Amino acid sequence: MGVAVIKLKNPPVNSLSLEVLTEFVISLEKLENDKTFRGVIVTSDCPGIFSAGLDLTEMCGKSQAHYAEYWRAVQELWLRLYLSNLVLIAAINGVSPAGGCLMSLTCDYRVLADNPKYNMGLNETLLGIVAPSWFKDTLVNTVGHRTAERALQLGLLFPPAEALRVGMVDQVVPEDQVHSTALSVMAQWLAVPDHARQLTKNLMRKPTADRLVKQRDADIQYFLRFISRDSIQKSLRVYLDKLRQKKG
Ligand SMILES: CCCCCCCC/C=C/CC(=O)SCCNC(=O)CCNC(=O)[C@H](O)C(C)(C)COP(=O)(O)OP(=O)(O)OC[C@H]1O[C@@H](n2cnc3c(N)ncnc32)[C@H](O)[C@@H]1OP(=O)(O)O
Repeated sequence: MGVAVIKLKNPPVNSLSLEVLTEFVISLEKLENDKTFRGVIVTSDCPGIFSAGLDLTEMCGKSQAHYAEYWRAVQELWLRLYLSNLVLIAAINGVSPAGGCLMSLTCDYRVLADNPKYNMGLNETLLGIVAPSWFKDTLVNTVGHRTAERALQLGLLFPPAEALRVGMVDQVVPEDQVHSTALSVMAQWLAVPDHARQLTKNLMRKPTADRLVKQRDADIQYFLRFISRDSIQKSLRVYLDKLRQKKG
């Protein structure tokens, strides 16, 4: 039925490095242009981890030019996913904080494996950083304003039952059924004529995407100012050190 699977593979934690973002956009573009494909399942090849989100090492101790290039790539992937003409289904087979969660929220449907370790949410505040307005918009559009407000301020990571309750995911299934469930949901979505579904998706999502498109450069400048602050760099370093010392 013309369904591709994109399996993220950037061990150990599928962080969204500049290279991963760039390759993801290229793969999506190829699939969009190949009319034999109508749907994509987005999943992970790293056991227990869907994606650890944006690559913190890309946002720490680098040049302004690098930050700008990185942020543009983050924007580009979000825009491509959010407005994709393909049916996108996230088969979430691991933990998905911050950018990992955002990536799944851009999909049309989310199936999460029922494992209490597989938390998901936008936890940016716990790192001392702030989810940008378009991250916020994506969450609000999925779970509603009040749930998003509380989740964003507290940096909540939801275990599967909670994620389902607040509408962050559409289904929670046993881990060995995530892929088969994604496939059967895909069949349901592909039963709808493409042109009608695509126009409806556009109707729902374009106003949100347009807000970023209209101020993309300003958003990059804002990111540059924010990420270059000494206090933010310090927060990120402390957080990365904590992650690294966890093992020791
Ligand atoms: C325009 C307005 C201004 C905008 C401001 C900026 C907004 C930026 C928004 C950010 C969104 C993000 O996505 S930030 C990233 C948030 N991610 C996290 O908080 C997750 C952090 N990671 C974890 O919690 C765990 O690693 C894990 C649960 C995902 C996996 O745990 P596990 O025990 O399996 O693995 P380790 O913790 O031992 O990690 C292994 C290895 O990977 C490194 N690591 C982990 N996460 C990241 C990451 N996101 N980026 C880079 N590197 C990461 C970790 O340090 C370990 O490295 P070493 O092997 O070198 O020790």
